[in-house]
This record gives sequence, C-alpha cells and structure tokens, in this order.
Amino acid sequence: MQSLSALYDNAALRELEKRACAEPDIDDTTLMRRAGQAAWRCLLEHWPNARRIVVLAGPGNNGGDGWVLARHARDSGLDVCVVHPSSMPPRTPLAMRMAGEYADAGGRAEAFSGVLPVAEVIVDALFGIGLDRAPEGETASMIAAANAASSPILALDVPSGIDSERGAVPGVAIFAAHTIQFIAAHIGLATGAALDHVGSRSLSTLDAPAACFDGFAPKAEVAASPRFPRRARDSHKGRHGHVLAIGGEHGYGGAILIAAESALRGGAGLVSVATRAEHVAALLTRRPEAMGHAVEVAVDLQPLLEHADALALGPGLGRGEWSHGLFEAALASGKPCVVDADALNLLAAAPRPLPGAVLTPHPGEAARLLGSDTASVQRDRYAAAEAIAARYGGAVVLKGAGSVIAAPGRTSRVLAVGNPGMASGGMGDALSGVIASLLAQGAAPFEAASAGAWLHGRAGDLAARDGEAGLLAGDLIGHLRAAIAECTA
Ligand SMILES: NC(=O)C1=CN([C@@H]2O[C@H](COP(=O)(O)OP(=O)(O)OC[C@H]3O[C@@H](n4cnc5c(N)ncnc54)[C@H](O)[C@@H]3O)[C@@H](O)[C@H]2O)[C@@H](O)CC1
Ligand SMILES: [K+]
Repeated sequence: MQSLSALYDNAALRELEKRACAEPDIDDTTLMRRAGQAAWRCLLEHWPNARRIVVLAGPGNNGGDGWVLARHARDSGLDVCVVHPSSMPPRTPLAMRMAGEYADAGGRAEAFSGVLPVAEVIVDALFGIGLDRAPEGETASMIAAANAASSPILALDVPSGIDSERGAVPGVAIFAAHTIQFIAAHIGLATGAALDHVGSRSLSTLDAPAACFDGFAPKAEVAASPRFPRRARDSHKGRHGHVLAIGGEHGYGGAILIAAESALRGGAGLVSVATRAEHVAALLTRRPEAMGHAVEVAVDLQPLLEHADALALGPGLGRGEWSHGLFEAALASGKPCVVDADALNLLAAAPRPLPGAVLTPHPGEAARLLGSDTASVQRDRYAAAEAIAARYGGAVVLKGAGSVIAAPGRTSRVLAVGNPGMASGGMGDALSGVIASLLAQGAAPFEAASAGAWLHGRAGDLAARDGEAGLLAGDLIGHLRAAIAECTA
C-alpha cells in the first residue's frame, strides 16, 4: 500500500503511470479522470461550503486534471470558472479533450486578464511534475494573483512553481493550503523551500494496481520514529556507552556544554568533555553529571579517547592549532564519531574517508565539504547529502527544513519532524550530542544519524508547544527524555 512516506522521483512517476496504463481497463484518460475526481473529493472534504471556485489550468496534463475537477464541481452546482494563460491553451491531447468536455457541458472558462474572479477556493492546476523552468510572465502573474487572494489554494499534484524532484523553488510558486499528490508521493515536496508551499498533504494512488510498484524502490523515505528496547532492570551506566565531547576553544564554551548535556539526555551512561580549562568549572556547575577535563595539548586527549565509545567532535572547536591537534587525534582514534561545526570545516580543508562517522553539516558547511555553494546545495538537498556521503563514506545529516539523512548504499531518509523555532544557536550542538549518545549506545552510523535527528526534531516539536520564536536548545534538550520514552517499547 502506497503512503506519503515512500518518495519517488519524476522518472519513477512516469514509469508508474506507464505501467498502470498497461493494465487492462486502465488508460491515460482513465487515470486523468480519476485524478480530477480525487481532487474534487479532496476539495469537498476540506471546503464543504465552498460555492464559488476558480481553477487555474496550465497547458499540460496538470491542467487536464483541473478541467476534470471543474466539470465535477459544475455538475454539482457550484459556480466554477477555469482561468488559463492567454498564451497557453491546453496543449496535450488529454488536456484538450478534458477542456473540450468541460466546454461542451457549458462550463465557463476565460483567459487570464490580470485579475482572478472572486472564489472561496482556488484550484492550482497550472504545472505539476512537468515544470521545467521558473514560471515567468503571465503564469508568474497568475501565481502571484492566486497567492495574493485571501482564498485557500488546493494544489493538484504539485504546487505550481515547485521543483517536484528537488524541493527547490526556482522562482515564484503557489502557497497551497493543501496539496493532493497523484499515484505516489513526490520526493521534492518533503524538503527545503518546498515545505513552505505544500501546506498539508495527501495522496491518491488513482487505484494504480500494487503490482505497478513491483521492483520499484522509493528514491527516499520519510524517517519513521525510531524504536528503542526497554532497559534491562539490572542495567548499569557501563552498558549505555561513554561519549567524549571535544571542543570549546577560548570564548566558545557554550557549544560543548550543550553537546554534553544533550548526550546525557540522549541516554548515554557516561559523558566526558575535553575542553579548554576555563570551561570546566562552568560545565560542572551546569551539569555535574558530566566529567570535565582540561585539555591544553592533543596528547592529553589520548587517555580520554581510550575510554570513550563515541565522540562528539567539533562544537566550538575553532580552527586554530589547538583545534587542529584535537581534530587529528580524535579522528586517528578510529572511534565512532559525530563530526560537526568547526570539525567539518577542518575536514573540508583536509578531506579523507570517514566510514564510521556521522557528518552533520548545515547547508553552508555542506557547500564547503563539496567545494560548491549554499544555493547549489539547497537546489538539490538529496543530491548534496548523497554526494557528501559518497565522498566521505559515513552517514550524513544535511540540516535545514526537511533534514536529509544519507549514507552509501542506503535509501536516503528525510525528516518530517522539527519546526522553524529550531533555527537558533546551539541546536546543532544538541543534535551532535544526541547522535553521539546513540553511537555510544551501539547504533551504527546511519541508524544513529536517523534516530538522533528524529529525536532532536521531535523534542523540538514538543518544546515548540509553548511557542516557536524564542525556543532555545536548552528547551529542546529538556524534552529529549520524553521523545525517547515515546519511542521505547
Ligand atoms: N504521471 C502521472 O502519474 C499522472 C499525471 N497526471 C498529471 O499530469 C501532470 C504532468 O503532466 P505534464 O507532463 O503534461 O506536465 P505539466 O502539466 O506539469 O506541465 C507541462 C507543460 O508545461 C510547460 N511548462 C513547464 N514549465 C513551464 C514554465 N515554467 N512556464 C511555462 N510553461 C511551462 C511544458 O512545456 C509543458 O507544456 C502531473 O503533475 C499530474 O497532475 C494525472 O493526470 C494522472 C497521472
Ligand atoms: K499544480
């Protein structure tokens, strides 16, 4: 059974459509009729009292779906107007046929004249998976007019203007209240800039037979909540792993304190911190459960490394001589390791394969790891995360709205938890801590990355019940225990 969690790219969607059409009793007309009808039902479900609707119909088959919906709405007695770009009448045979049927039934349609008729709901059927460039001219004006109207927008398949494969918004795009996707969920609607445009989401499979999906692995999956076993009654701290957090250059003590506290709340049995001497007292005052060690030269790190099960390397580490020495000593230990913040910048400057590591870049750090730029990373977040995983060999969490988790040979995952309140200093340090905690408890890098990122997002959502703006990393850490408890059998 298809769900919103299995995400497909456009080539897969077109192949799935072809396979469905090869089945007896299904052809492309049937599928389009089903799409338009499913969209009509969706509109009724969300806006049962709407009397006037406007359908924006583009030149391709996305427009075709819109013409079918318009026909249903009209047959049900609603006041319907289809608006199409004056320079782009229906172009595909299917869209032309559906527009013809609507006209034959006496439906009202007009070319866009600069303003949209008043409506309680606007249906967006301008562009779907066939969008191949940023909308401009008349279609850009139609999108702007729809967004400026106070009515909610129902997007068919994809909010027009969204790159349905990558999550990027190359120009102007529809802000939908709801998006109904057809056949299977689109990979590009789950991450990045697209998230502000899709609204709530649903999926209609158009009754494509399950056999069509045979041998078709999704391109990515929405990360599921992790499952943790209940702790044994005779458990002791030695069984739950020892994290060593390394960082906190002069003037940057807060980051490493946050990472250490998060590692403790992530369930690690023991947490040690290797940092500059001046931060040790602050750490012990705030979190006496952690063990603080003043490390002024890299050689002092060796005994601490020997006792650690996993490392959180990078929060507040800096990029100077001290930082460099600790970075090299930590990686040379070969311990499972979260590489974050300044450690990512040091890694970008001296790349090497790190198969046992979890890299947690934000888009700017990802760009440095790839020798590219932030805009290119954000244009295709899946490709960027997968390229980092391929280059460095470990698991990767590319942070940002819809964090992407990738590793060589694994189907990428994308987070559906988390919120914009988490855009504040220290959140990344908290993520490092919780992932390191799971590594220390024995999770493999990809599972630690996925489960840790999920717990971090879920704890952020629990904390955001009191509001998003002003949400601090410390607030999130305070909810990690509850998030873990929810996932414990
Ligand atoms: N693939 C499927 O499984 C199904 C697809 N259906 C619908 O068909 C859609 C795909 O149809 P199409 O392939 O015809 O593609 P679209 O209808 O998404 O758009 C393609 C048309 O728009 C033009 N175009 C693209 N970007 C433009 C831009 N920025 N400015 C101006 N013109 C632009 C293209 O040249 C082409 O003429 C889906 O999104 C869905 O709504 C459904 O009817 C049924 C099942
Ligand atoms: K659309």
